[in-house]
Amino acid sequence: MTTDLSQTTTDLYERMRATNPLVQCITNYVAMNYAANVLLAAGASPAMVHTPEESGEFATIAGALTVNIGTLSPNWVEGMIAAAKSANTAGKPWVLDPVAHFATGYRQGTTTELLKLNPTVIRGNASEIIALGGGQSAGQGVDSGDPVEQAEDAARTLATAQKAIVAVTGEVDFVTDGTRSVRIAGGSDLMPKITAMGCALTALTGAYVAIAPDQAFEATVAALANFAVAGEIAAKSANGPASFMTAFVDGLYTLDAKTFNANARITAQ
Ligand SMILES: Nc1ncnc2c1ncn2[C@@H]1O[C@H](COP(=O)(O)OP(=O)(O)OP(=O)(O)O)[C@@H](O)[C@H]1O
Ligand SMILES: Cc1ncsc1CCO
Ligand SMILES: [Mg+2]
Repeated sequence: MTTDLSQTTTDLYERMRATNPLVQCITNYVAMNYAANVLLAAGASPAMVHTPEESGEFATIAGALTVNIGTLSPNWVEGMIAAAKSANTAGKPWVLDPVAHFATGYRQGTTTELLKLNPTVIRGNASEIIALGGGQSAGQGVDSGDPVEQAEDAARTLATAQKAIVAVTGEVDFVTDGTRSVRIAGGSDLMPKITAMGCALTALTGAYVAIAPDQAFEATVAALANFAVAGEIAAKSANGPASFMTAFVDGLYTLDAKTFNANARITAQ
C-alpha cells in the first residue's frame, strides 16, 4: 500500500480509540449483542436504538448511524428511515448493510427506500453488492455465494451511482469510491463461520466514519483493516468458531497502533 494510506489508516485507528465515538446501531436480532461487544472492545460506544419514537432524535446525538436490514419488520423499517433522514439533516454519516436484500420483495423495497436516503457507506458481502449493481448473484440468504473479485465492477458502478463508499467483504476485502479502490487482505477463514461478523463490521465502520466524516473512504478502509488484523491474531489461538468469537473480541481489545500498522495489508488498485 502507499505509505500515505498506511499512515492515514493507522492515525484513524488511534483517533477512533482515543475518541470513543458514539454509534447508533440499528441492526438485527442476531447481531445485536455481538456487534455491541465488538464496538466496545474496539474502542467505540454502541447504542442500539431503533424504534421510530426515538431513532430520529438519537441520530442527532450519535456520531454516526448504521442500518442493517437483517431482521426486518414494519416498525423497524420506520425507525431506520426516520434515523437516516435525521442523520442527513444533522450532517451525520450513515452506513447501510443490505443483508440479503435480493431475497424477498420486502427486503428489496426497503433497500430501495434506504438507498434514496444517500448512505455514506454501503457494506455488504459479494453476493449483496453484485445484486445491488443489477447483476445475477449466487447468494440465496445472508451468506455470500460469490467471490469478492466478481463484485468489484458492481461495487464501482454502485459507488458512482450512489456517490457512496462501497465495501465488499470476503477473503480479501475491496473498497471503492468509484474512482479509487483498495484491497484489504487478512482475517481468517473462521470469520464467515460466525454469524453477524459482517453486521459487527458494519457497526464498527460507523465508529470510523463518525470520527472522520470527511474521509469516509479512508475510514472504511481503516475499519476493514482493523477487522483483518484482529481476525488474523484471533485465529492463532482459536480452536473453532466458538473460541474465535471470544478471541476476536479480545484481539480487538488488546490491539495497539504499532501492531495495527505492521499487520494491515492494504493494497491500492
Ligand atoms: N474467507 C475469509 N478469510 C478471511 N476473512 C474473511 C473471510 N470471509 C469473510 N472474512 C471477513 O469476515 C468479515 C465479515 O465479512 P463477510 O463478507 O463474511 O460478511 P457478511 O457475509 O455480511 O456476514 P454476516 O451477514 O454473517 O454478518 C470481514 O471482515 C471479512 O473480511
Ligand atoms: C443469520 C441471520 N439472519 C438474518 S440476519 C442474520 C445475521 C447475519 O447476517
Ligand atoms: Mg451480512
